[in-house]
Amino acid sequence: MQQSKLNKSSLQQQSIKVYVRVRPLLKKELGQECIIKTDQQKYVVIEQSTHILKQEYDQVFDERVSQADIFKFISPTIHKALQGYNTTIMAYGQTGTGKTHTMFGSDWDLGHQSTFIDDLQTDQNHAGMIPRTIYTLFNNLQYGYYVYCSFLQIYNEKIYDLLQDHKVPQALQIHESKTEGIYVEQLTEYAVNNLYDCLALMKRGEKNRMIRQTTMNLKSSRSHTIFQLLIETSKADSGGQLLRSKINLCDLAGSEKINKQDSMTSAHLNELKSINQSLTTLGKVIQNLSQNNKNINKLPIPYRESKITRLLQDSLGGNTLTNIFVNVAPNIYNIDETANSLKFAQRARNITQIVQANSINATDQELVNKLLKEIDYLKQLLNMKRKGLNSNDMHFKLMKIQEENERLRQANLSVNDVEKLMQENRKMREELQKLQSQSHENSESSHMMKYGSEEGFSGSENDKQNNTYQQTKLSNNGLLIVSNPSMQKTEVTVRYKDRGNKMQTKLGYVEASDQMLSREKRLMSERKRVIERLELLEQLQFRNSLNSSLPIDSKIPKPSKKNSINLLNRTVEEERTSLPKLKIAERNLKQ
Ligand SMILES: Nc1ncnc2c1ncn2[C@@H]1O[C@H](COP(=O)(O)OP(=O)(O)OP(=O)(O)O)[C@@H](O)[C@H]1O
Repeated sequence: MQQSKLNKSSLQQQSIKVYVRVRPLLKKELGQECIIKTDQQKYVVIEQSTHILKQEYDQVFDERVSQADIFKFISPTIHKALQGYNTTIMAYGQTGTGKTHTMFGSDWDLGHQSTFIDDLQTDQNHAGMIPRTIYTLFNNLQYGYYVYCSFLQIYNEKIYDLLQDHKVPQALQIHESKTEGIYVEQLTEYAVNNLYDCLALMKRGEKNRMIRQTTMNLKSSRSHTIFQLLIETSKADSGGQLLRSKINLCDLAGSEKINKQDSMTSAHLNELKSINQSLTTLGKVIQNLSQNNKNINKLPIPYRESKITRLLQDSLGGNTLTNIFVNVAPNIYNIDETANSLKFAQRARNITQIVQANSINATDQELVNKLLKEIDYLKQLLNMKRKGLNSNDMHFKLMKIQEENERLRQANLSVNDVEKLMQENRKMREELQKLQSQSHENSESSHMMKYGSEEGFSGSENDKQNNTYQQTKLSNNGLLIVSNPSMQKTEVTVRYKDRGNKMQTKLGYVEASDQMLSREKRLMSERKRVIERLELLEQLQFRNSLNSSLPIDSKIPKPSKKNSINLLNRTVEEERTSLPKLKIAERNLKQ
């Protein structure tokens, strides 16, 4: 990359490039009439009584054109991205027309990565535009670049991170800043070093995407996705400028008609409604932008009416080299939807954008602040990770930190506000420190088990290897219950002192499930009670046998002989009934 040149890069006018791709008839459609003809790979021709048209596009691909040949039209923009230009490649069309096939590809598997590069070099028709973009990018990347990757989906008008495997997915918010433009807060950006890292992330996100069977498509994508690659130079050039560009690879969900014969579930209907609404907004955005190219009186652009148009704002009406695939089915059955898609394609072709390579001054205060905050965020994240917090705790804490950062970033603060923020900040820090000290205690406790406690108990060889023990001190007489939680079972062991001798009894295993764990808890307290009694019993028996002549632990009051015998009898009687119950409870738990 020639940075000095790029810093002086001039503004260029560039139309959105629109490619129409006609998919082949699917197996279930064989024998149906095909209504789309192509002419010189530039025109789409339909000659039906209801629709007659001949429209020109940047390129028209019929069903015979391979993925590899199609990518040849895209690869120049990927090279431009390496020169600092923002690039977007997106697929639009009715459900089941081949958008996901075009963007991701079908029937290829990342399971055999060693052969994947060969596949990409030789394969003509499986891998789609996204894997080919990744391949081209890393093949042409020189030293001195950082690449970050993120992957999101918009499902029912909510944004989700496809690279996070939260049990309860967290909806994310859109923000805008001078340095980053429009961005999604909390979206994970993975630093990727090679082709494999990047492809693995793509595959991981794809698995998390919402799909459903529809009349048109067995595996219909129910969300819009954006796979984003952020490329930046790691060092500023002689003019102090850093280059930054984004490649947005977007697979839109397909529009779908309500099928009156099919009983659609309410979830399906909701998806359909929000997909169709967001695509209508996209249509309006494209229409107004294309009108504005011709008119002096500019129409407002409703970017904010849907999440997808807001996120693609720069790709549609800003500083981006944009390529749109409009996918259509060839058969007569879909003629109305095909005509609508082609109308969209025509309008998109009318949009011209002003593009320029992106560079940012390395000392820009906003960038510096952003970096400092990110470093702070990452430090916290690292700390939490090191402390072994689970992902939900971490997510919650990080949300709070980021919320505060965002408020700081946006607020015009008074002294009072700043003081309040400082207070809040302090509270958060204390909370974090508390968490840190808790995990510190845990690690100390495991350390104790590993190397023997103050009381002289030393763990077994097995204990030493497995330092996940938790211990509970049950009495002041050195009685400990140690449990070793694993995924399936919890080992419960009692360690106690008997007349100065260290004793240890393994009580068995308890299986871990919520119900089991609460039963285990009850059983533990039952055991605690029984063991305390046994201990007392032993002491009483011991004292009795010695006729109370030996010194007694000062914490236990010296009983009179009569009381002692009564207590002994009562305890023996109680334990006689408690222990079998305990054994039955244990047996039940083991079953
Ligand atoms: N050019 C093509 N060559 C061969 N098969 C294709 C082609 N385009 C699409 N298909 C097949 O058509 C079916 C539907 O394609 P795909 O899932 O990509 O559609 P889509 O537009 O993404 O649908 P949706 O919007 O419902 O997610 C798939 O089985 C896919 O493999």
